[in-house]
Amino acid sequence: MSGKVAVVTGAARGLGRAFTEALLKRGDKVCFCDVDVQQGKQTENELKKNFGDDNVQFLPCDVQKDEEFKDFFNRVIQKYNTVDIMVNNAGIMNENQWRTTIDINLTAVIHGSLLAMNHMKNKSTGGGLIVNVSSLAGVMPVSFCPAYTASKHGVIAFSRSWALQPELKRNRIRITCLCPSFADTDIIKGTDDRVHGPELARMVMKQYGLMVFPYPNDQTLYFEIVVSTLNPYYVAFDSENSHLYWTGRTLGKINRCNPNGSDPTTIVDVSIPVALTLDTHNSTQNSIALHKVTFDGKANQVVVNLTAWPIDIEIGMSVIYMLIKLKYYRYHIMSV
Ligand SMILES: NC(=O)C1=CN([C@@H]2O[C@H](COP(=O)(O)OP(=O)(O)OC[C@H]3O[C@@H](n4cnc5c(N)ncnc54)[C@H](O)[C@@H]3O)[C@@H](O)[C@H]2O)C=CC1
Ligand SMILES: CCCCC/C=C\C=C\C(=O)C/C=C\C/C=C\CCCC(=O)O
Repeated sequence: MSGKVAVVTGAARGLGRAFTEALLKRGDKVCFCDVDVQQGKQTENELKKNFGDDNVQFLPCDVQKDEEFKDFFNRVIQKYNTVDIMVNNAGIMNENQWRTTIDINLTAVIHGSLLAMNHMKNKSTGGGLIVNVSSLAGVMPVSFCPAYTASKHGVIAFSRSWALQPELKRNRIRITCLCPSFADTDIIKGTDDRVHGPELARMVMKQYGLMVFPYPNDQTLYFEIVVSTLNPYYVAFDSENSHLYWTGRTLGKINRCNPNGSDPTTIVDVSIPVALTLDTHNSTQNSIALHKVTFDGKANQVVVNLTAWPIDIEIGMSVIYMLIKLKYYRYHIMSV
């Protein structure tokens, strides 16, 4: 996938910057935008020094503003002739500004995805990858930030729904959601007045730990890899190579096996949390059904049910605790 042209929104700092660096390291060209012009320019200068003037460019853009976003996207095409990878990353967390939260975290992600799809399906070389940054708050309710959580659920719902369109697959466009756990970036700083119940929020964050960026071996930044985290036993499926992924008892332990359960291998074993990505590429109704896979994780047996019909990946925390007590885990994940 290297040698591609990528767009990353909200990449002046934080995860967006980390994604940009990861793409640059692979040999891609990256054009990134941000509403914070000063920080954007500074980041651009730093990245140009490391990766070369021609390979990275910053353009100011507020993704909330439709025309600005469209112009930004078109300027990338003018400069590089194409866009192969679109990372819709820009996001905020502010429960007091819930409408803005929805506008940036969801509406702009929809807009960015549509801009990318329209371009990718028409370009002569065809195809592309869209990475929509959701959150673990996209797969479970989070009491201290309901609007943020709604926006992130929306990102997954939008991405999965598009992934059901045969048109997308026909045009070789892959759409992926990245669902990180708490990461050590500015979004979580000074959030006391932006969340409901900051004490609870701090407690939860302490309990789950913070991801450190850049991630030591770049595993989480390698978009093709579908992995999972937070609580153990989240399961994901990679449509590209049919691998199944599940976590161990500790955050940061990720295992992989073949679809028939053979060759279980630990691919990541670190003491820090990693991210969950949901791969929506394969969510088509007519794909094959792998009804049941059973394999042994190190700590406990994990039973994975995969069905041919797209069903919800969401599992309530209470269900997880109940299953943990029973030492028996059964998950429905999206269709294969
Ligand atoms: N840090 C965390 O714990 C987690 C973050 N995420 C998501 O990751 C994404 C990136 O967040 P972080 O890097 O953590 O936060 P951050 O606050 O460090 O970076 C967000 C960037 O987006 C930019 N931005 C905000 N509004 C914008 C707009 N209207 N137009 C253009 N750029 C805009 C900001 O200026 C900033 O540079 C967000 O979508 C966030 O919801 C998801 C899960 C966990
Ligand atoms: C003290 C303030 C903390 C505010 C956190 C700010 C930003 C968080 C961004 C995220 O996307 C958070 C990521 C994941 C949250 C998911 C799960 C929390 C678990 C909730 C629970 O167990 O009740």
